[in-house]
Amino acid sequence: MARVVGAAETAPATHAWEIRAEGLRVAAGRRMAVDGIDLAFGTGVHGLLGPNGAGKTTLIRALATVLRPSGGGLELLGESVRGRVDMRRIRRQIGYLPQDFGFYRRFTVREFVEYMAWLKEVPKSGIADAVQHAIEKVGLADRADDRMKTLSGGMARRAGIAQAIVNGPRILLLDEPTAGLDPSQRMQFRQLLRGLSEDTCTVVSTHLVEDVATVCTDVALVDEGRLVFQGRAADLAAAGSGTDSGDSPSERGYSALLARHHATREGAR
Ligand SMILES: Nc1ncnc2c1ncn2[C@@H]1O[C@H](COP(=O)(O)OP(=O)(O)OP(=O)(O)O)[C@@H](O)[C@H]1O
Repeated sequence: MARVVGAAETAPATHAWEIRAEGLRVAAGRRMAVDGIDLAFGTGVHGLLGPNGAGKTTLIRALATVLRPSGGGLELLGESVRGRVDMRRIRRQIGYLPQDFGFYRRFTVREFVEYMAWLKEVPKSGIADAVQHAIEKVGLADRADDRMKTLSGGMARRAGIAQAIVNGPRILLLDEPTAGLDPSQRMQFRQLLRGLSEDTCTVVSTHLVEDVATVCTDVALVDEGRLVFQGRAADLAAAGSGTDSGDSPSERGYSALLARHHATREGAR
């Protein structure tokens, strides 16, 4: 992915992890939807798995600096997001595709991505190239000058990914990017993920186990606001057996880990 590099970024990175959380707690309404999570993500593609209501969106919103942590520690690109930190500098290096992302329906794809580049403070002289590159990357070059309202759901989501990568982010957060995509679109999306540059820390939340098992270098499984498992996709698959529910080794591993977590929680109550 072509990156838009500012002077502050050319200094050598001193952090080991792009994202590091320690005992992270994040409230959603009155609920502690993320309730003491420790995790570390470096460069690569990380799948964030968990059932409905597990806390994935809340965690991603905290990583995107949309929600402030209620407790614990969160470091992004080596900087703690608590205290007097320059959020704008961190945000310029983050790309975020929310679960339900909004756009002006009358904008063309190019206008939408340009507008987002401008909001992310991409230097003016680099906007046109960055937009073109992002649109090509998601395979929408032939629709660049069509209005957003004329796109299919899958294409609109690809435009959403284009806006997320237009600033050449070091951290890319994709919340349920495959929701509503048909099987062939999901395969195209996996191709797209594989093509993202290796120097980006990409976090993809989904409850579709197969989406992450095939592409991700690493999988984090959350449930009830807690981290249940973090490891390689192969380790997720190895956690299951023939008696666990699921249609594939990864799904059976997912079911086994969740069942064990529930049993432990029940035992503790
Ligand atoms: N604004 C809110 N007010 C109150 N409760 C909320 C709010 N947002 C989320 N929650 C609750 O927090 C918990 C975690 O929600 P979250 O959306 O983070 O889960 P999720 O893993 O992304 O779920 P899904 O897979 O269904 O999108 C859920 O119990 C949810 O009902």
